[in-house]
Amino acid sequence: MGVSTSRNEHCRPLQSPITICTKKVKYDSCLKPLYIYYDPKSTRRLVNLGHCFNVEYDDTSDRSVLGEGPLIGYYRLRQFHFHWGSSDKDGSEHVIDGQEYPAELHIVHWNAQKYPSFNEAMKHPDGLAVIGVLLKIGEPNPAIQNIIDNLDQVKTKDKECPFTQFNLSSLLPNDRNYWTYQGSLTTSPYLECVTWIILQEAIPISSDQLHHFRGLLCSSENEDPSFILENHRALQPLAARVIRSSCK
Ligand SMILES: NS(=O)(=O)c1ccc(C(=O)O)c(S(=O)(=O)NCCc2ccccc2)c1
Ligand SMILES: [Zn+2]
Repeated sequence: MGVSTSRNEHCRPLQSPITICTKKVKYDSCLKPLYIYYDPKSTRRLVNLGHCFNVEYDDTSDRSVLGEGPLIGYYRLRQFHFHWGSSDKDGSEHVIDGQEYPAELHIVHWNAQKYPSFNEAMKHPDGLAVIGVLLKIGEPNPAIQNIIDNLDQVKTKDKECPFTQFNLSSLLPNDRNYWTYQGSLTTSPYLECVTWIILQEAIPISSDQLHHFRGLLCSSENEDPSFILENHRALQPLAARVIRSSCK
């Protein structure tokens, strides 16, 4: 066994997603309320990555930021995307007291105050901050309908289209209480660079709207069509991590 050159080689993995057992979370009175400012004018494009679709932002300056909460400094908004399942029974990545939700929104931010680029930030434990919002079946969500109305333009892998003036704040629940823990990207390359901030209140999406997500193709234009029926990662071990809560 070679000499360990980095702390992580001897520590347990800090992978995501995990299940949140609300009876075991630890209230931390030092946790501040989240500061969230999203400028609709910084919305740029919609792109089909093959495993999900991203709504991407202009992250060349601090136009849309996330700060306070468990974070040191401000993190720049880069993109948001969703995870979903092949039916309404599952699809979220984080699970709350054993309950899977039908989908989950991830809003990805990076520490531009400390690191020169997103790719550099991904190499550090304090590089990224991702807000996770659980989705529950309910009334059609007008903000999500605005995205769905444009999905036909990015039906196949690697397609992109301009997408501007999106009011991302309208996708956030009124209650901004959260759970937070140190984890990883839930897609390749699974880097352990994410401060996860999971909001405790779910937002609604209709079953029909969710059905539209499953109509996206992971195949490219000239391949046999294959749908993105589900794109949520399996639960990972919590190990010795403690999940903190912003409220009792
Ligand atoms: N579920 S999650 O929040 O962990 C997540 C999912 C997808 C992506 C993605 O853009 O592929 C991302 S990302 O925006 O962080 N990009 C990571 C993939 C990537 C690797 C190497 C260079 C650029 C991007 C995050
Ligand atoms: Zn994600």
